Amino acid sequence: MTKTLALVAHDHKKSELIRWAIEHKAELQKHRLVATGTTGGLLQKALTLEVKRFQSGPLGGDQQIGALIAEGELDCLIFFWDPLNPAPHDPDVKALLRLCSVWNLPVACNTATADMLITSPLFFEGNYQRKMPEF
Ligand SMILES: O=C(CO)COP(=O)(O)O
Repeated sequence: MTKTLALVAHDHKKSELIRWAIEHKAELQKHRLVATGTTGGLLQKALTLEVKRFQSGPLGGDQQIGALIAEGELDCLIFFWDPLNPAPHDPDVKALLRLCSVWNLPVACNTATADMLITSPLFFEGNYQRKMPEF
């Protein structure tokens, strides 16, 4: 079943995300991919796949991906954020991660979790429907 996946990485984590994405290209190419601006450009080049690019993170890209979550249009977020370097748009980063919890959205912040998510038969092959919160 085709899902919509968002891929995002901070500058010091971009090479890690690109390596991960190349490793999992066979699975990624079955899905719709969206990304923040710079990450999306790098992914397009590395994967030769279509990637819908939003604004760069500091210019509102995290918020655009957050809006997809709130609209129920995103199935999964791979977000390699940088725990060692401060980002000017840290409030946006926190807001995006917060929405993942609000909407019970699968989110991977490192390669180990991303490996498990992308290879999960429950998520990608079964009819798994994540439980939506009741407000
Ligand atoms: O800053 C980001 C996520 O918070 C990522 O933005 P870019 O992909 O444009 O570098």
